[in-house]
Amino acid sequence: MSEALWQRCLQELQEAFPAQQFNTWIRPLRCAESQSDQLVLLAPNRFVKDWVSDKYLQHIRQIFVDITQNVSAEVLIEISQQPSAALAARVATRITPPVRAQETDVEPLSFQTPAAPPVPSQPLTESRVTDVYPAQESVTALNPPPQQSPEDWTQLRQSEPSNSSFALLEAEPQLELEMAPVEDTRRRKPRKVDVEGGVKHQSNLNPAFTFQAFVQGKSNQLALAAAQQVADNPGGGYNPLFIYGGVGLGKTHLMHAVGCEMLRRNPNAKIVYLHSERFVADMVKALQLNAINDFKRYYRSVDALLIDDIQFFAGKERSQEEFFHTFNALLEGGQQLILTSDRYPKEITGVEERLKSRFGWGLTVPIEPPELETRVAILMKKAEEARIRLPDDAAFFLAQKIRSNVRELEGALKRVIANAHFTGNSITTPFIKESLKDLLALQDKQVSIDNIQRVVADYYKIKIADLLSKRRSRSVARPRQVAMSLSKELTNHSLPEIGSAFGGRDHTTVLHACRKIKSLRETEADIAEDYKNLLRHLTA
Ligand SMILES: Nc1ncnc2c1ncn2[C@@H]1O[C@H](COP(=O)(O)OP(=O)(O)OP(=O)(O)O)[C@@H](O)[C@H]1O
Repeated sequence: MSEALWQRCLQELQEAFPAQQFNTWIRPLRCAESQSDQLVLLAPNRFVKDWVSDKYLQHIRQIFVDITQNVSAEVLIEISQQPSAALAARVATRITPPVRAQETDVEPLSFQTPAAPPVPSQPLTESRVTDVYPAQESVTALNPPPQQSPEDWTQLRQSEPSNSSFALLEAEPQLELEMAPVEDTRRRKPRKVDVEGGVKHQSNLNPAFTFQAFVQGKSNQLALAAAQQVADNPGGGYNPLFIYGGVGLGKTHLMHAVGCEMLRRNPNAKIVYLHSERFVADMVKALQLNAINDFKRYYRSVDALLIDDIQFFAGKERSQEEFFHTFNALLEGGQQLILTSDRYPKEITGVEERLKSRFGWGLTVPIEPPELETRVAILMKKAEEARIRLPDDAAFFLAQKIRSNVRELEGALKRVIANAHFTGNSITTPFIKESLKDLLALQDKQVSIDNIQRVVADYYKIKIADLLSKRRSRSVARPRQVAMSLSKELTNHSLPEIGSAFGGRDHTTVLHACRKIKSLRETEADIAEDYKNLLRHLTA
């Protein structure tokens, strides 16, 4: 009975929220108890509990009241498990993945490749945990594959670019490494653990990309909170952590921040950051040199693997295959994965479905373009780091003008700082105007939301006020969605900014509008035609 009531609520909630929100926050909730006057839900951890309590509980309660017809019904949310138990449950889930409506064609998990030795499915006993945290700087060794000549090894070492993570080392049969028990990294009692074979890890982490250097705002608070949780509890509930969003918005910075924080807490942790293209290049090289087993061993031996811009795997089937097995092995071993992409996992084209669905197993969080206040705060922070005095009005001016992304904002500030150095001037608003004349002229040519609203209202013969109103009739709602979608495509405004320009709507409404119009353009010729005409008109 209790489960049935919750299932009914779930159905309604699934319709009420975008899939990403539903999958991230509501689906992980379990029903502990449900009477007609009380529903008790279990969240997998405090982070989910707090987030759901803050953002969704009211809505869940409303649905529960509607279903039970009991206006005094209450909904409570509690934390279900301790982290270790949650992790164990997660490992179990990985072995038998839950069947979801859209995932019924996902093939069963395999943790082995034909060429690789099987990855044992071990419980998290002490010995297993210790090989999750081996000493990083100890000399490590690797057994070369039988067919390889010493020349091949030299060639491979020499051809390895310096920023590569994967580097094959001299052969040494077996080493004894000094290991620190993971339970107490501060008061370490070193002990010896035999480790067969090994590779030297190069983290590639940028020490400047820390949590302290990251400015929090509405646009990134969810991603930041999730990243901090992962740094607190690597390999725990949020595995993989998938951060997605447009260019230059701080995805790489955040993933490095997790790595830096993990290293700060445990200097022996093996953290490897790399761009997905590097993973592909390493794999190709390993294949050429018949060293694919070493490649596999390298990437499966890390404590945390951070792969940037995963969309570059598109169309690279062999790399996807290899990454698929690495992914499974790491997850099974309780090692942390952090991935970034320029779009939501399901929207990445050219990547196999089984990979895409796995990307969503942990936590998927967006980063949006920062709103004005955050842009100002970022400028202030960057100026402080550069030891430059940036007056408030100058920071506001620059932040108002450069809305596209943080990288461009930072680039503009760097130009101003360089100019100030060369000319000996102090930074003021007029000085910025002069220094960035060309860039600002370009920005001014960009389409504004006002302009889009005017053109769309004209095109559909409705009033601008209708676009901003609460009216939901199709004749108004559809043009409004078109205008929102055009605003997202043609301006640099964030979703919250667009939402607020359309009568104070929530950013999720804008996101929904963009997705709706995208799918309608594929299925309805009229909408596709309208959109094309409007685009042409606005960008002429
Ligand atoms: N919230 C923030 N606080 C401070 N700096 C930020 C913030 N967001 C982004 N940055 C800075 O902006 C620059 C670009 O960020 P980053 O490289 O992480 O973007 P990205 O989203 O990974 O972009 P891409 O998709 O192009 O790789 C970096 O210098 C980063 O430090």
